[in-house]
Amino acid sequence: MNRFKVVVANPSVPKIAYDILQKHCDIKTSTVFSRASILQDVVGADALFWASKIRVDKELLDAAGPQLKVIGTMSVGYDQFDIDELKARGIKFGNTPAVLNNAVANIAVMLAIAASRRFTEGRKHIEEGTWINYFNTQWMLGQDLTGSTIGIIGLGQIGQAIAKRLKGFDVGNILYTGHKEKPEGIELGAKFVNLDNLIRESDFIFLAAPLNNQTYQMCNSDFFSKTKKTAVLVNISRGQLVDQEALITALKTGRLFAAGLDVMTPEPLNTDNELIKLNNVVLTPHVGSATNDTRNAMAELTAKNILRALGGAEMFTPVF
Ligand SMILES: O=C(O)C(=O)CO
Repeated sequence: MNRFKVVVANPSVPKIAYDILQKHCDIKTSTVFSRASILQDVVGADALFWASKIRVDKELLDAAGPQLKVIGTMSVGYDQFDIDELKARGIKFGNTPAVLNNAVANIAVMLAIAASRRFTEGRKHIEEGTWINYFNTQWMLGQDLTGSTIGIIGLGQIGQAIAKRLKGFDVGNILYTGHKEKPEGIELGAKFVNLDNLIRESDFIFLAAPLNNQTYQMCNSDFFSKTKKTAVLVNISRGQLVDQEALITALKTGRLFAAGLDVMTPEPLNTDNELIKLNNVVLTPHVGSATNDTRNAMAELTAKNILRALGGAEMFTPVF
């Protein structure tokens, strides 16, 4: 196999990726997270190892040059790529599904419980000395996961992993919506419903669909006008699935009980953002897949995908 030039567009990529790639590739690592700098780094690359929110579009692909034929993204989501441009140039493209299902599903369940049991508010009571010193049976009451109706928007691998976990909490019904009814839904005992029914009937709504033209800002004021007032929204997908102003209004006006968000807009969130001030919001800084094992597995899979494609074979997890 010839030696190839691979650009790793992030200096924090786990070592395992280098161990795999360097047998066959010369690696250039981008050390500056700016578009201007990455536009220079990619020049002449045969493959890109992407672990970045920087958009891969016509400008960046032109900067790389026509020899660029392989891109592996160390993520399951790939909304930062201009897919039509990649396809038009015959670039082989792969992502990292499956290996992050457990980590992301675990954080989804954590957010559901934390938001429904008023984690942020409780923590503030402790910090601010407002933890009342008598037994008020009505203080800090939350929503039960057990017996609740779960609505999963997007029953892909992560949505399924969430459903599996929730069954362990003895939830009531599991509803899901998406393009079509799925055999996996039947195996999970989940019911395929339309979006409207899911919104109206769910006690917990999990956003596990990818960001695309159909899902962009799907949770808007119309959406929140139909949710149960006791409902909890969990988002582990992308912040742009939610019209954040509409969400904030729903949370402030009691149209929604609480939200647990691993993703938001923008990322990083500005420190004066209203979401941070709300007691009924639990936030994590987009760390769904951030465990040692998961990030190593994502790095390994991305490196192997790239090598396979450079060698003319199909990637292990191709998008196309
Ligand atoms: O891999 C991704 O796309 C993620 O956002 C992981 O949380």
